[in-house]
Amino acid sequence: MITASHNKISDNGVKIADPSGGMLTQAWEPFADALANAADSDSLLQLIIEFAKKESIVIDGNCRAEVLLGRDTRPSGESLLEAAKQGINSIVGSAAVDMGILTTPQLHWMVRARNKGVKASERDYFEQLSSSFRCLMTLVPGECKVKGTDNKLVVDGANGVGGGKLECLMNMLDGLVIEVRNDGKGGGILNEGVGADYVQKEKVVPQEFGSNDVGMRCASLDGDADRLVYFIVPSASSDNIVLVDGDKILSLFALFIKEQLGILYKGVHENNAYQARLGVVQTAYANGASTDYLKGLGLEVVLTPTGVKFLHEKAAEYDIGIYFEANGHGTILFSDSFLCWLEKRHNELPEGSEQQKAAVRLLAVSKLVNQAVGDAFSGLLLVEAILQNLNWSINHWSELYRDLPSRQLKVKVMDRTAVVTANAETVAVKPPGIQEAINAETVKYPRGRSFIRPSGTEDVIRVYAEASSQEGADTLAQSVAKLVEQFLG
Ligand SMILES: CC(=O)N[C@H]1[C@@H](OP(=O)(O)O)O[C@H](CO)[C@@H](O)[C@@H]1O
Ligand SMILES: [Mg+2]
Repeated sequence: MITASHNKISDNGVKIADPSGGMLTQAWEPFADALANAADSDSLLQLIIEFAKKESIVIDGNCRAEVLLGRDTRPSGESLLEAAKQGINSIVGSAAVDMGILTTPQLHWMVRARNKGVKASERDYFEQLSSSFRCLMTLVPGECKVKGTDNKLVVDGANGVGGGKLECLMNMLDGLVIEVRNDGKGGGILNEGVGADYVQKEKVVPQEFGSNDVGMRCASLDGDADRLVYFIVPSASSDNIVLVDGDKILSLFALFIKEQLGILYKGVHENNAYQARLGVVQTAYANGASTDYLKGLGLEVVLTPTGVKFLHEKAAEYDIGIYFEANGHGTILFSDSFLCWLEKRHNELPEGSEQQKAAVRLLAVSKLVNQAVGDAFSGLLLVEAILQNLNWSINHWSELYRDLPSRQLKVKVMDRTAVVTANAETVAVKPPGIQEAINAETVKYPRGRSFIRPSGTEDVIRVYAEASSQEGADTLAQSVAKLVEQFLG
């Protein structure tokens, strides 16, 4: 997948899907790094030969391989796609298949579907999403069917691939009206003053949104449509938004799934039921209030280091694993054994019973959410279906818990690898003494929490702080940033 996601339009990059449709296995990352940094074509060839040998990959033309290619709307994507085609086709037995302009999750979905031997076109992707959405909507309790503007959603497409694709999908949906802005056709620039990353980090109204949208349900996609956040424009006079981030999306999903499981298991003796393990996965960036809320629901919450590959891997350990980064990237994973049991249970339950409806809803969720990677479209449709099922407004959802004020800063240092973390990045074990110094600052603030970690994508140390007041979070973040400078400057 040729994309640089939420980064500026002049950037570009690649995301690689495994044959399962999931992210590239972590063991292959050093190879990908080495390829990207090869000095010339001879060393590139050498790297490939050595790697194929090490991994016992036979390149003799007998073993056929297809590599699906997609790209986002970046102008540089076109020539990079050509280069990728030439590279792939130069290997005996392998063939590049150009799938066209796609969102990242669409390409992952296609790889997964193709290798499962099921229909894998873009039409099939839209068909699966819209039919499972329809299924969830037909089960909206009668008293919850809403009218008027409540079924309208305004989406910021980040001026990227997601806007146009959502316009195709929305024509296949009933019971939901979507208005797409920043679809990239109106002259706006990709990710500039728009998109999920901007909205989540800056917490201000994106371009093309304003006083006419006060109180509306709004959402933002990122540049390759694998991230999703919601927001509300609270007043006509201010640029600030009320952010409904990945943590709140996760909380909504967890609440709904727990509720459906509760209905499904009602009256069933524990010994007769498949004990589905439900797990919630977050990172240290998850707002402390969200973690408290989820634990308060009685859910098992685990933290992993930053980066969706870690969250995905952890979530896959559960029968139902829900993971989200605060920035809006996440999904729900279902185990095959649970789905198998659920199908069977669904067939046994009395037609039209509440329990059977819960089974149908859970099965529909498993088809709606992208099992390969986080997908803004399936996330968006699931949020919409749940809000309608619960008869909730975005305000009600947003008030599920109150976010603790937080602040993120970044500090440029000589060598970011000097910071080594443990316990899902919540503790800095190196340089020696820095964690004690951070702790001494943090205890000064009610509900204070702070951590530092080296960024995996930028040459900086990131600082996160939260506290009971915004002023507290700001000063705590600044003091910790100073400590970073002192210890590493
Ligand atoms: C604090 C933050 O937002 N970190 C982002 C950012 O990683 P860093 O390692 O923090 O640079 O980019 C990652 C890839 O998009 C994303 O998964 C992650 O959540
Ligand atoms: Mg992205």
